[in-house]
Amino acid sequence: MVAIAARGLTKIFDDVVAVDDVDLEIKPGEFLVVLGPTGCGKSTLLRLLAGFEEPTSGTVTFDGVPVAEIEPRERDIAVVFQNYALYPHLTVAQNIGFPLRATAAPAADIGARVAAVARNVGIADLLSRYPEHLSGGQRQRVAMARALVRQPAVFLLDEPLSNVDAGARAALRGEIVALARRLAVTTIYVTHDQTEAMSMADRIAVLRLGVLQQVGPPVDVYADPDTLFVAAFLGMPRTSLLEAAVYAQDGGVVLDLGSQVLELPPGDPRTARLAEHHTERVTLVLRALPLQERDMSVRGTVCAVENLGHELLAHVDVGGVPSVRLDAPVAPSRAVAQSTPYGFYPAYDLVDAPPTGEVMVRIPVPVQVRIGDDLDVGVGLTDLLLFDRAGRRIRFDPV
Ligand SMILES: Nc1ncnc2c1ncn2[C@@H]1O[C@H](COP(=O)(O)OP(=O)(O)OP(=O)(O)O)[C@@H](O)[C@H]1O
Repeated sequence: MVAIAARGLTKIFDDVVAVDDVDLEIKPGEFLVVLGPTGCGKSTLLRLLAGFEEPTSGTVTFDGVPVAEIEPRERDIAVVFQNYALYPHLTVAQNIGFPLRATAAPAADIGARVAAVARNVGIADLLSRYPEHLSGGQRQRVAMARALVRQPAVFLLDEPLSNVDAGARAALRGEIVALARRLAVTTIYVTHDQTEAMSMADRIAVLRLGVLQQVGPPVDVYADPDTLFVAAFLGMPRTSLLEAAVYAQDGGVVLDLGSQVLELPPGDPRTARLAEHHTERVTLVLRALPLQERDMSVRGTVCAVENLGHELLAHVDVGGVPSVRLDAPVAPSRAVAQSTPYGFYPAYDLVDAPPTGEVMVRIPVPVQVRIGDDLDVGVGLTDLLLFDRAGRRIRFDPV
């Protein structure tokens, strides 16, 4: 087990800053998932952490020793990429044993180690097959077995399940985690898939445009996002992002959504803290809400219903202004009903299609809702995640 640490890690390719001043510590035996959209620098970060790529600036250490000072073969790293390449003319057993051929290990030892690792990844009965007779999931297991047969101290996986079908992917997720634990290997797993990240990681590191946004246990990062990007990216069921303006008056605060307002309870210390943001434009993020009674509520009309089996997810159009998508050009052109007494001032022109600011509501079965139903959805103060114009969290919880 190895502790890996990055300090000020930066990689610039020509004019692209692929990794931007990343500080990150991975504990011995930890399962860390690097999560982010395509092109955000995940693979580059992984290659830098492994010492495969030289940083433009910054350092990487393994147990305190700069990785550049460790001979590549002594780094004890196993890697599995998305495009695993098995040797087509070798059997599964020969593919797995391949990395041991270069060592002086006796044939019997190699056979025993191949059999043991094949059992570990669930392919003991496939050892005499050739790769062309394997499914995508089975091939990926062989690639993992081949990587792990040397009993590495560090295990790096770059989108290993992208080419595997959905059913096998779910099974392999759990098995990879179990395997990494059993082998007590420090593991860094790169993906753009939030379900993989949430279900596999001890900690998630969210990356955007090469900049590390937040690092923490999946539950914490989901529930307590530091940036609008993290809140929006970890959105399952879909996260609602709505434009709002803060108005303080008479000891209370209203959050003006344009078509309606949320009146925050006066006297609550959180309301008082939010009053400091009087007149600011903010983004209100709401995770899918249960149908609940609360001090505040948003009204809207059900415009779509997704049946998830164990519950329904109702899309409720609250007439709000959807916030600009983070990956879209910053030129929103949505209209909004200016019907509140607080003078919501959208910075948008009124030419384009009407707004469809939606809130997601979780409806337990067998309660039924239909498109066109009007709903009053309770919102608690703790449901409100607010972000400033730069996408930074506005924290107003009591300290
Ligand atoms: N060798 C290179 N030369 C020039 N630019 C590069 C090189 N490698 C990566 N980049 C650029 O650096 C940025 C980050 O790339 P990287 O492959 O690390 O992202 P990623 O998050 O792994 O993407 P994906 O999920 O699509 O694999 C991209 O803009 C990419 O075009």
